[in-house]
Amino acid sequence: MKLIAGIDIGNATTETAIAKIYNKNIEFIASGIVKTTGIKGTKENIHGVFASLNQALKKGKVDINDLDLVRINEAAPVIGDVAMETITETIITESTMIGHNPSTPGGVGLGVGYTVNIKSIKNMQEKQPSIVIIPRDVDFLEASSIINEAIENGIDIQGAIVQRDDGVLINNRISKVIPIVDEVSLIEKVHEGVKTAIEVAPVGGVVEVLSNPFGIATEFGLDSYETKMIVPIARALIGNRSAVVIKTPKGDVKERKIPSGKINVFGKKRKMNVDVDEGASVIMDVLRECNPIEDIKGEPGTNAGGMLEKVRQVMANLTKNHPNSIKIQDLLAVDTYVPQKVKGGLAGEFSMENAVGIAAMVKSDRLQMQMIADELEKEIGIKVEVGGIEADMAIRGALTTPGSNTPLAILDMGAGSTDASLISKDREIKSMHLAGAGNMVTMLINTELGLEDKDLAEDIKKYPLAKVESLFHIRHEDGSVEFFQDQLDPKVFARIVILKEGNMIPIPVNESLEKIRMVRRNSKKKVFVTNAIRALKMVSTTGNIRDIDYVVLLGGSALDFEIPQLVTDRLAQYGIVSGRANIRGIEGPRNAVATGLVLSYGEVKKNE
Ligand SMILES: Nc1ncnc2c1ncn2[C@@H]1O[C@H](COP(=O)(O)OP(=O)(O)OP(=O)(O)O)[C@@H](O)[C@H]1O
Ligand SMILES: [Mg+2]
Repeated sequence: MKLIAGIDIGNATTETAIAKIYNKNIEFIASGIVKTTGIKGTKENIHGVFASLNQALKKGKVDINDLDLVRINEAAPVIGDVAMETITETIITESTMIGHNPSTPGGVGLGVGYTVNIKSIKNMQEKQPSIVIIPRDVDFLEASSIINEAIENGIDIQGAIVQRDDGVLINNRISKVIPIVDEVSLIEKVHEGVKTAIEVAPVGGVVEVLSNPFGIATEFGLDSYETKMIVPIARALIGNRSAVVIKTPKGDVKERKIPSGKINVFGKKRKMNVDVDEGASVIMDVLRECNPIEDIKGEPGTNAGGMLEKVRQVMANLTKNHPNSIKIQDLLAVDTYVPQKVKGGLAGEFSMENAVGIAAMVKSDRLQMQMIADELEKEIGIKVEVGGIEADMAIRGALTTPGSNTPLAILDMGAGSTDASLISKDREIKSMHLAGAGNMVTMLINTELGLEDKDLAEDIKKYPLAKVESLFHIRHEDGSVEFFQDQLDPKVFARIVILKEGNMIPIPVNESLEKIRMVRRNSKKKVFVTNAIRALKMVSTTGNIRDIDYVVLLGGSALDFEIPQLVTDRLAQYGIVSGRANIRGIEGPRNAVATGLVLSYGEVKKNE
């Protein structure tokens, strides 16, 4: 009899499986799981390995000295701190087109007209549709009486832009319901006589006309070129309750491209360059054309270059290797948005600038893993060896899922990488290891919502949302309502909250539930659906993923409440049946690699 431990050092977690192997039987005794210490593939991992192993030993009531062998995975780290590269910048010069989202706008509806200062309304010559500008020195009482008088005199008042926070107060005192946007701090920059549209959605709603470039185009009679120019504005208004768009003389709002440099992809057969500001899909096309990839470099002296070379440098320092010997094997580029303050804005507006997020993966280095194995062996006094690569191990583990059989494909959706592997009927295995997984989703949520709080972003990723509508009831994101016997904490009242393990965690940003949910789901799609398709194509014997029948989903991200659904829906379009694994009938989608590390040892022995 032999006692074997398989240990999978992941970017996020270190998992252990311990089994007894006797005759031809493999009997699993216990598992362990702890957070990975240090960057995957470096000596810092040893503490985590030790803790994970100890946890399993304790659970299985096994003494460490009874172990015959420890097998660890051949790990390829994905630098977790994925870089962002902003590639556009919106600049507003002089008078403006603005998007603005005060917390308490007044009135409701869409109004379109020409701006007029409230002080000059009486002297207006033409009776054209008007948007009233109300500066700070006109208080709400005076403002509402002037507006009422103007309405009586037959002036078509379409809306108001207010400098103070008086939107609701004015709305309550005027005879006609118009949209009112307040808290426009730099109101003096709004010129008179310019065409302006204001939209205020009903409570709980979001603007619909001004968040749509064609909606703006309709109101202002824009041509197709002008419509293209206002796309960043429309996008910045998505999910807002209110908005103002002011027509400006041509060229006032600019979207400037920031040159961010080139990425050089060195394939085994081809070498290609791509500009980062061409966006994610072009970058990914180039990557695919260069497959198999030997190394990826960034243009020196540019942002893109710095981003990739930093990854190389970090890995070189940690492994005490020369940077030239560190090869970047894959990257996932994703189009994303970053909220950035608009230069020259009127009310501190933010615009969502285009950006590209990149996760880069370093080639696994058997020598490096051997060093970790040796070190561990010294520390615990048990033989430690490097087992196979993760995806190969994972598929062996996946086959312990009740009801599974060969041929089979897996997708291991971890923190740093998405791995795929395909095992044929005669048990031939083909595997693929790709950059980008759970960590990248968290990063996208963090930046797109401007949270600057990774833990909060991680919670937004993992748990559903709700809106606290009263002190006794909440509305879940699917629209259902839940009532409570006891009063809720007033701190969460009227807030968007994360429902985490029985607690309500308020999200401290001024975004609608719809927007947060959209960012969350899109981030998951951009990473996992993209990578699922990419990885399965690569392992499919024909290069066509339709030839795969079954896919089993593994890894921590397969525990997510919607990622498996998003991936499954997409794979169904290719006629693939997929579902979550249940390793050894008890572990769910976890522990596949650790289990496979034990099984692959068993395999060799059985064949001997
Ligand atoms: N309940 C959950 N819901 C959603 N995501 C989850 C859940 N639990 C863990 N995750 C995510 O799963 C990921 C970790 O998965 P896993 O432990 O399989 O990765 P890993 O093996 O350490 O990483 P890799 O395989 O990339 O080296 C993290 O991104 C984490 O946010
Ligand atoms: Mg893993």
